[in-house]
Amino acid sequence: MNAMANSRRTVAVITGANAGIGYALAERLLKKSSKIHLCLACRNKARAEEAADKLKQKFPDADVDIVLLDTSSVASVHRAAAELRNRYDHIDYLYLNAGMMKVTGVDWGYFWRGLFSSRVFYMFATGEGLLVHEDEVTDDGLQGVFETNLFGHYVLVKELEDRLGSSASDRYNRSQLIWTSSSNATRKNFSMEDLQHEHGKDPYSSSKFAMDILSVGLNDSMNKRNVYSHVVCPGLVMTNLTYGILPAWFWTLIMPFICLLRIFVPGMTYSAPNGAEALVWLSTQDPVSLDPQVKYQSFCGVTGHSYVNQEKMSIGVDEGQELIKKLDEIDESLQKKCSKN
Ligand SMILES: NC(=O)C1=CN([C@@H]2O[C@H](COP(=O)(O)OP(=O)(O)OC[C@H]3O[C@@H](n4cnc5c(N)ncnc54)[C@H](OP(=O)(O)O)[C@@H]3O)[C@@H](O)[C@H]2O)C=CC1
Ligand SMILES: CC(C)=CCC[C@@H](C)[C@H]1CC[C@H]2C3=C(CC[C@]12C)[C@@]1(C)CCC(=O)C[C@@H]1CC3
Repeated sequence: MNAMANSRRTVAVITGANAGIGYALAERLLKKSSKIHLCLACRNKARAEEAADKLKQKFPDADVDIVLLDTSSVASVHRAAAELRNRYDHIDYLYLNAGMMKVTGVDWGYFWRGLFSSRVFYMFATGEGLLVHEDEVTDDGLQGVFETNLFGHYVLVKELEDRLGSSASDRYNRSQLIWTSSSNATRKNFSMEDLQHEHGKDPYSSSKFAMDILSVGLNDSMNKRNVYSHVVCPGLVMTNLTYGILPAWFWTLIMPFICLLRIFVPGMTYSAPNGAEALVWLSTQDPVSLDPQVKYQSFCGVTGHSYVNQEKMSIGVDEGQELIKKLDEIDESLQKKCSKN
């Protein structure tokens, strides 16, 4: 039995919920159950309020509130977690969805070569090697993509630990951590020795692969407390993130091509509600029955219907444990730095 079927109110917190996949997820969860309480965890107050108002207009009975959270700042994550702990004694679904990618261009030479090679469908499915990335350093002194996509979320999970899951005796008090990962996550772009990807060329892919490893590690350490973690891949979705790569008019122009491409590359979900398919589906599943080594992918048929595909990952539990240890070390060193200042 999952939390939806429980009589106490079901609480779902979604990071990066004011736009794109996060907002579409919020809409779809409310459509499915008006009883769910949603908390939109966003970095910008005006954008968060606008999203909450829009949801309340569409679903007048909906219970929606906001909390300010910037995952690129540990201080902000601590403030948000304190606020969430104050408001809720239990969180059923924690969607770790906020994310960013800084792209300066597309490697069109690589694209054209890929188009006439055997890796063509893999290229469209993953985008591997096609984008030229840049990164920044945050006020915490960490790499921006790493902190925003992964580390800030990890600290949030840690800070909310006593609001997640339960003692093993109360089997209904389960919580699900649902991470928005990516098909772009690849092992070859990740190194335990360069966790923040200071020296590499694809910080986005690195952060998403680290997310896949982290989820496996969290299951190992948190399943006994009834906390279950899963990663999702929404496919290629038209959002502010993709409009940061190429302009909206370009994506509109090639939409028919993308729809046809679905015959071979079903991850071309295109719309945000389609992209949210696997995120919604996970909320309906008994997390105990799910495989922690599977990535849940939103797929789409040529006719536009979305469905969920399962892809086995190959990640060792020991890798998950090692990553958690390293993230804890970074967290401790930041806390020491804070207490000195
Ligand atoms: N679009 C795609 O094709 C794919 C997207 N994804 C992943 O999906 C997730 C959602 O992205 P998507 O909806 O596409 O993109 P959007 O840019 O539309 O949404 C990203 C959301 O994350 C928020 N966000 C960004 N940085 C921070 C931060 N530092 N603190 C808090 N919130 C932040 C944004 O807030 P704000 O509006 O204030 O900028 C926004 O709400 C990301 O993790 C992305 O990596 C994965 C695979 C494919
Ligand atoms: C004709 C055509 C479709 C041109 C676009 C080429 C590329 C810009 C895209 C092809 C595959 C895309 C892709 C992404 C970005 C844009 C592409 C590289 C992502 C990396 C976006 C973020 C993700 O998390 C995964 C996406 C995989 C596919």
